[in-house]
Amino acid sequence: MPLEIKKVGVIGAGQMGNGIAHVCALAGYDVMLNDADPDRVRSGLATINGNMAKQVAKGTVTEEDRQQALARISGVTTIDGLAECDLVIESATEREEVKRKIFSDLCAALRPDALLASNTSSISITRLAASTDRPERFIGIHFMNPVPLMELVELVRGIATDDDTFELSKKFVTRLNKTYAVAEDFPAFIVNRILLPMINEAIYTLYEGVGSVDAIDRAMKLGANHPMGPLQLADFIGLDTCLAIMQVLHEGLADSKYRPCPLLVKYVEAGWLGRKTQRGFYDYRGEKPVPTR
Ligand SMILES: CC(=O)CC(=O)SCCNC(=O)CCNC(=O)[C@H](O)C(C)(C)COP(=O)(O)OP(=O)(O)OC[C@H]1O[C@@H](n2cnc3c(N)ncnc32)[C@H](O)[C@@H]1OP(=O)(O)O
Ligand SMILES: NC(=O)C1=CN([C@@H]2O[C@H](COP(=O)(O)OP(=O)(O)OC[C@H]3O[C@@H](n4cnc5c(N)ncnc54)[C@H](OP(=O)(O)O)[C@@H]3O)[C@@H](O)[C@H]2O)C=CC1
Repeated sequence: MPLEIKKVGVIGAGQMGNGIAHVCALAGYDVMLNDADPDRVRSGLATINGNMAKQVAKGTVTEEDRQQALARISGVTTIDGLAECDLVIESATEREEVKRKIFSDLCAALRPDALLASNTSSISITRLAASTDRPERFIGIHFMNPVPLMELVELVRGIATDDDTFELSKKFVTRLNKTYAVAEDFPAFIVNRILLPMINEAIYTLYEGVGSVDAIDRAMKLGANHPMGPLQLADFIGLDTCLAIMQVLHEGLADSKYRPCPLLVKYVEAGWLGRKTQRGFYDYRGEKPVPTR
């Protein structure tokens, strides 16, 4: 029987994982949200609740839809808890060895016909797929942050991804009310191949003293009509994720133009990862974000 996606598993209950679970539940899928840390599952579910409440307040979601969607989401703390899923989307930390280990544990628990997807920002889909028992049923489904508000999803086929998986993924993304762009499987795909070097350049601009945090963000918001300044956006994405993407670009394309800015490395080494740790290019611990340089 052809596969019909009804139950979706999401691994990693961080900012992207909770957003993916959020939009899947609103679209009528049953959702199992997993994280290695039970506290993360709890805080992921609380974030979804709060974000759906914002949508109700704005009138984009009804209170009834919110209640029904929340009832469709369960938190699970073991990979075995995802055994019944038809599609599992991995959205854990942007580190290849972390993702490989997850897929290896997951394949042992899942039905052979279930689909696997990664929300990776940059890592080779072909390489991740090759580490599983089903490279033909593996695809990149790359959501944008914040997931409930952003329209685009990149679909990335690995070399072995079959047509059935691609077609099912297109239908899935369309049912989420998202628009997809198909990207070839090269480092960081389309959006991040273009966006992250711009962010990295903004950090070099700060590092070389061309402008302050405030001046750089103001310049790009008011001078190029970007909704967020590049340093604000870097904090929003997470500086660890930004650095991981630049490293994949630098290693994968072997071009010095992708060299991560040493200041980005320093912030990550300090554990200043942006909004998620309350400090990055801005300090978020007070009432208003304050530039840290
Ligand atoms: C790294 C990767 O791999 C790929 C990536 O994702 S790269 C990052 C891509 N994303 C971007 O570039 C985002 C750039 N920023 C933006 O587009 C905008 O700033 C934004 C859409 C995030 C917010 O837009 P804004 O006009 O400032 O709106 P803002 O007032 O903050 O929020 C709009 C509404 O959505 C709500 N909202 C914000 N986040 C939300 C969420 N996660 N879920 C639900 N609602 C949310 C807000 O509460 C707000 O509601 P009200 O209007 O009732 O206050
Ligand atoms: N941030 C962004 O703007 C975007 C990110 N992405 C991609 O999405 C993925 C997740 O990013 P994001 O949500 O921002 O990151 P976060 O740091 O917010 O969340 C990652 C989550 O994964 C958890 N995790 C780590 N290891 C495991 C594991 N073995 N099993 C289950 N969960 C695990 C982490 O737990 P703990 O903290 O306890 O380790 C954390 O809760 C990355 O691949 C990233 O590149 C894609 C699009 C946009």
